[in-house]
Amino acid sequence: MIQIEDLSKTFTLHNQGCAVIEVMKGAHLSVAAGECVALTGASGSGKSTLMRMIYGNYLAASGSIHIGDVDITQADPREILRLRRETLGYVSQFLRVVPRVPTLDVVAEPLLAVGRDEEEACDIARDLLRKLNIPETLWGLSPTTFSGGEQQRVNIARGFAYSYPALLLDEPTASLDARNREVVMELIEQAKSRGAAIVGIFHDEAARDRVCDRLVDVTSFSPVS
Ligand SMILES: Nc1ncnc2c1ncn2[C@@H]1O[C@H](COP(=O)(O)OP(=O)(O)OP(=O)(O)O)[C@@H](O)[C@H]1O
Repeated sequence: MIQIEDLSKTFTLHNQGCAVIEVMKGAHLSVAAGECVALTGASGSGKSTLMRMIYGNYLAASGSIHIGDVDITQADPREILRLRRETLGYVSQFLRVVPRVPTLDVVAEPLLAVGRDEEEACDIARDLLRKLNIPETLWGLSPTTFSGGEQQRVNIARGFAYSYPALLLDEPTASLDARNREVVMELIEQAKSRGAAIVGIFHDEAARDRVCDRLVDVTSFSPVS
């Protein structure tokens, strides 16, 4: 489902004399449907950079990243938006809140975007918010004023509402309490069993050991290794 071949990345620092730094060379990774792969490696080794390249936020210097049959390194912006809507989800620990949109709509939105009817989308959203212990009294409010942990859980609910065939998880259990961490573990396990291909960064080692089938050390993709 996710196939990365001979991927390289450089950053050009335009405000520092256009210095060019090479951060990744010859990276490769293959993630099958139903598999969860953890990116590991020391701080600064390139885990976030690789995730951002898979999501199409960073351009590649060379190589390819296929998500299904779309090579995101070559895709135009419209194709990238379609891929993010229909195929590739991204769950980070931070919610990008649009002011004044109620929590229930924030969570239901990815389902509406792929054409699911409103009642069904709201039922799925309610079920996830309940599971993630967001009090019902908050569902009609914008999450702008929610606590950090509540915003994180709203973001997780939104990320798991639609059954993306491929998922990127950036520290999905960071700073959650044990009860909510368990819910997230179960959501990841369910996503795997329905066939999602998952790539994640997990600093929580127990979570990583439980849900990941393989670890890939991105240090091995460093240009100097
Ligand atoms: N936008 C950017 N511009 C310039 N250099 C960058 C940029 N983003 C990342 N880098 C560099 O790329 C390298 C990899 O950084 P990255 O954030 O991917 O590492 P990481 O493994 O995710 O680290 P951490 O575990 O600390 O989050 C670092 O040397 C970093 O300085």
